[in-house]
Amino acid sequence: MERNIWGNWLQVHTKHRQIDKPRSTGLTMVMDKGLGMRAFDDLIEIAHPYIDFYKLGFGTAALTPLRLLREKIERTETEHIQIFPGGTFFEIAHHHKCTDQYFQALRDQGIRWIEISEGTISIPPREKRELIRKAHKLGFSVITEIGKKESGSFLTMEEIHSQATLDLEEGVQFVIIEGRESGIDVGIYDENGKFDSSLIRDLANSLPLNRIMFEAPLKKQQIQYIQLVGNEVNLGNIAPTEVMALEALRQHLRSDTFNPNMEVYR
Ligand SMILES: O=C(O)[C@H](CS(=O)(=O)O)OP(=O)(O)O
Repeated sequence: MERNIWGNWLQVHTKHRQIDKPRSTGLTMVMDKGLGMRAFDDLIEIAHPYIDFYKLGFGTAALTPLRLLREKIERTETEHIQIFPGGTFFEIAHHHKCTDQYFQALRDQGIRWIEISEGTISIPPREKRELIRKAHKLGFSVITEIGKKESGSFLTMEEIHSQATLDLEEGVQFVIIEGRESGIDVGIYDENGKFDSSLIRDLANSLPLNRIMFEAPLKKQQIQYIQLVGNEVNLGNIAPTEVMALEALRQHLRSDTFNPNMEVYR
């Protein structure tokens, strides 16, 4: 990509952002709720350098015409974007006692990442551990999620810390903190979509934040995370239309994160 047409000052300005993929930090996960091929192509054309994970929201993979699904899988692979279905789809398969078929279907389609969540159902800890192990054995990279989907179900620091520690010890690649599509009244967010900065500071002291991904669909949340953690924070459930805007925040190319007094700009 021709990034320096604007001059060296811009490279200095954005030098702390790792652009080349695969990235190990500053990951962006998009949630696709059923984009058609043209919208998907548009998104990939302009934003592929800034997308690391591509979630096919909830069970929409089952509703997508196979030809289109395959094109999304192929194209994301070409662009070094990891595609996976939303955790709800896994939970539905689990509810029907069909996780083996679910694993197999993902493998058949060439999907290599899987989300194991308990947003709507509960899975006994031992069984969850076995599912993670089975998924790893089948060659999947595993993302787990912490948090319930029900409104008003808040996560405490202790819950996040103990669950994330267990999952990471089990070898999962990433742990997602629930935020849903709304970012409101769920996970660590209150009814206004706000969260307590001290919780993130505490987490940063006790967990490897490069293995944690915060679902943060709202702009104000994305800004707060970037200000607290830096542009290397991993953020998920980003709407396709917001990927470029989030990247502008990460690269301090938007007023909200452009602070002329910060060291990074001198
Ligand atoms: O895609 C899913 O299954 C859900 C989407 S939402 O939380 O219902 O908005 O997210 P996930 O984090 O994968 O459970």
